[in-house]
Amino acid sequence: MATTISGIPLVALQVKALLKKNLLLSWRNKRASLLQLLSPFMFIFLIFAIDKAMKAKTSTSSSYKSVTEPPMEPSLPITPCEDKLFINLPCYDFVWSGHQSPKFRIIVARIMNNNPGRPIPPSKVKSFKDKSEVDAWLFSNPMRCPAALHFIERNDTVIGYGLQTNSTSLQRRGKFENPTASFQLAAEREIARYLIGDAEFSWNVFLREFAHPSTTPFSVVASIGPAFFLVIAIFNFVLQIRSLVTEKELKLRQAMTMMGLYDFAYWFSWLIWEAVVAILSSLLIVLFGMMFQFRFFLDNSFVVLFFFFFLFELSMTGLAFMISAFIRKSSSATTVGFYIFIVGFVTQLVALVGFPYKDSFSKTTRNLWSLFPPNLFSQGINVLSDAVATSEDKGVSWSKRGECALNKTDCVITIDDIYKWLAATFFLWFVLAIYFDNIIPNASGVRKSIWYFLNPNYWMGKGGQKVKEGGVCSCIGSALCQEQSTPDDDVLEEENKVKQQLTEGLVDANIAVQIRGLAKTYPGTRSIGCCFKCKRTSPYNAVKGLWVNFAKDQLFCLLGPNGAGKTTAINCLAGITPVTDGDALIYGHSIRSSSGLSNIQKLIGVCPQFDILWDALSGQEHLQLFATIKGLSPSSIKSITQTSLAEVRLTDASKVRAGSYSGGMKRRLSFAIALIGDPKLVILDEPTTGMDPIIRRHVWDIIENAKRGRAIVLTTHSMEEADILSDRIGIMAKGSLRCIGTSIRLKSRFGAGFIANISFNGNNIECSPASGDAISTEHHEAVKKLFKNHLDVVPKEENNNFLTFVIPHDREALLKNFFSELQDREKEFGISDIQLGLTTLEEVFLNIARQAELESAAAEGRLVTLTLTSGESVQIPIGARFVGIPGTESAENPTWFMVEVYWEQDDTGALCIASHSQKVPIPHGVQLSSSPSRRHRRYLGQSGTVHGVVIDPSQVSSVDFQ
Ligand SMILES: Nc1ncnc2c1ncn2[C@@H]1O[C@H](COP(=O)(O)OP(=O)(O)OP(=O)(O)O)[C@@H](O)[C@H]1O
Repeated sequence: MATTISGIPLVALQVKALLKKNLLLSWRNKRASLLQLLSPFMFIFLIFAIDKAMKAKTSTSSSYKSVTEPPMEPSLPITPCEDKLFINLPCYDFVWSGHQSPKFRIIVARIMNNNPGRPIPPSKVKSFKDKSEVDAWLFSNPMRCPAALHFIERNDTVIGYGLQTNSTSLQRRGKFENPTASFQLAAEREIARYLIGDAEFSWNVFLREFAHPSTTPFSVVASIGPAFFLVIAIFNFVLQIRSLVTEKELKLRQAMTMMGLYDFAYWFSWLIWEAVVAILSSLLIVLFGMMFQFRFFLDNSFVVLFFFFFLFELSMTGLAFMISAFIRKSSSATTVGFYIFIVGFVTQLVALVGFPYKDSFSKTTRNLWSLFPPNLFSQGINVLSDAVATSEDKGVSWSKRGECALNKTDCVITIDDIYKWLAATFFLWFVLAIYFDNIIPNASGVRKSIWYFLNPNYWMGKGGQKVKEGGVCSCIGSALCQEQSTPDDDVLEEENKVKQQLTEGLVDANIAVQIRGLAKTYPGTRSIGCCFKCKRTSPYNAVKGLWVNFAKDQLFCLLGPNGAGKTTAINCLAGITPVTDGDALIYGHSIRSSSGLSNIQKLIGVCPQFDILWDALSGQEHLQLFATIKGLSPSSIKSITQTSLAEVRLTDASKVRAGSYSGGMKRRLSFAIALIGDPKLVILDEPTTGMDPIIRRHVWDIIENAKRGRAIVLTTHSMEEADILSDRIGIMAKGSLRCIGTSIRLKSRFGAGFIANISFNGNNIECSPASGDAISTEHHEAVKKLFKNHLDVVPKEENNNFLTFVIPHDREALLKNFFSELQDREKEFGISDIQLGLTTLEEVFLNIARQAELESAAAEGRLVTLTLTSGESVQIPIGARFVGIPGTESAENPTWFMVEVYWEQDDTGALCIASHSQKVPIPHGVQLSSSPSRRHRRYLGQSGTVHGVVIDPSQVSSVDFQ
């Protein structure tokens, strides 16, 4: 056996192997990984594009520039009305009133001709008589001109004017236009020139803005950055949840735990992995931000920014771990991510207006608000944006991370506080993730008590911490009373042997597994379904007290129909499912204690019923991972995996991903995983399902060889497999062991008897086909007659070449003489071969399953209608063999008639009536529960149906029917 490693070195190796697995899975899933890595670039580029668009829009504005010597703006012209966005076409540059006055017409003509840069054509100006006419026109022609001028002559030297404009300041091609100034300047200029009588009089008015420092530009990073950075974090968040839940959903984590994976190694490996992803992502965000020349990224310290983004992503990782404990399906990860984004986005909008990081809000509100990482993140972005708001602000440096910005008098949280909060929330969510992971039922419905962490043994890694089943809030009902089955003598003997060893404290060195009254009841659950209806399921006794020993160097085969409880029993042994009652010792370790279980995990190898594999990992990588988890020394792993792969004939496909393996190849890989690390107990749950006959025989050889030095427990539905491989067989049905023993013993005890196959050499007869047929029919009849006369049996199967007879055990004494006589007369009957053997294991299986079904039906009292060949219908309990028919008494037969009912199982295993015997009078002496004549009416059902009376089989014999 290869040397094994344990303790802290094993934990370290397990962490390393799991990290390698994560790396391989990410590498194989390149598209998602690349998208994850490039998401910072994509979103920062988007922010950059939005920033550029915003800047282009405001590029002509001097607001965002420092203006020390403001230039003089020349007189403003009257602009074409079409340029104004609000104007409806056709439009006028202006309208005016007072057109009866020649003076005013001259002034208006000059306004039009002297308009700086553009004389205004007459078609773009409309004149009216007076103000009220203009108002009437404006009213009926809305938005057709930007201004109206009204001239009044006070006296010869005074001309007044009135101006109507839309006073809204409107943006036009990036410039802000004062709608009043251009008309005011034009009117005053031309009135003045007219009054002084000099049409060329110089009239220059210049406008200058105030000298001012640049105002805070619209910060794209501060306004839309939080939402975009949240999207990057949500990207990672969804992938994290998906990876964790996939391993849970596909039972991969359970498989690793069964192989001895430490919980600590599992969580620690994921934590390291996600921390590395967060480091990369944060670095890329800051670097891309700097690359796109955002002041937010250039002026704030690189280290400050990196830690800020890193701690935020780490905190989101903690939240993702916590949420994954509640999710069962990996497909839900995207939906959850979407909801978290929506919530985060809305709370960020709220945070933009300052909530709740102001003195006016209570500290409790702030603390509660800060538990959700996007809220803290959004506030952090605000603080860092404020630190670069004006050109004078120099950003946050590492040494000043604990200080508020100078101009921020209402600052209640610094970047340093945000770091502390993000780190604290990460720990909080991570601890809660581990806690919920323990108390929420796993893929097998197993969970720990909600107070498990109060148990000192949990922290010391000792036994004693019991696991529970069912949902945390579900009510666990009491188990149903166990239905009684008639135990077989061999089963009883095995049970007594185990009980005796238990009471006497005997330790048999040859026993690998001792099962002591193992029982498993799946708890009934109560849950709220659609329309608040309470849905209940009853508790189910899947295994009802097994007492059995599995010897070393032997293979014990557990057979049984679907739902018999085989998988449940072996899951209990493997520690996947907790037992309800009883116990089992595996090489002396109890499956009921956690320290026992952790020892057992080192001793067993399990090939589960369904393949538990990563699609993206190859066969070789699977074996290497599980070998490391098992604690094999790294130096031996390579050779061990190669030998294992060669053993299951997967060497050629060792580097191919398991996702592209055929069903049979996956089974072989699962089988190889079960045998890795030389386990002392190998549990194989239907290991050869889906394998072709050649490979199956090869795997049988491996199993046969693997028996040496270990015990093997096998469940299978292949009787041939069980027959060939088993040293002992136990057949389970309805949760109980119905029979136990070697294949031969089971066949002789539970089979129908012996099978005789008689082959004829009819084809060798040298005569015409017609006469050959006649002779062979003659021989067949003669042989059939001989069997009937001597053994009282008729053929079960027959054709031209052979006859098959089933001979009951009670005729065993007659066999020797009969077959020697048959052999002597071989030539006479044209017999070419005589074969005599025990009935098949399949027949034993079917008998046991039928018997179990009968007992169960009888216990449940289910009824079925028996339609007699004479036409009468009687209701009889399912499984009843002898049935008396009420109402059939007569003068000659004062008792009733009775029939023997023959039962068979349909395709689903349910019992149905095959046929029934002829009607015979109930023999004298058979006790019926009531007198037929007097109580006949009792057996009539409400609808007139007759209920048959079951007769105790011990009072009747088949002779009564002859
Ligand atoms: N988690 C569970 N909760 C409730 N009932 C369960 C659970 N798992 C199994 N059962 C029930 O327990 C019974 C035994 O199931 P089990 O899987 O052990 O049967 P099996 O003999 O292995 O069948 P198969 O041959 O089909 O694999 C079945 O009736 C099954 O429905």
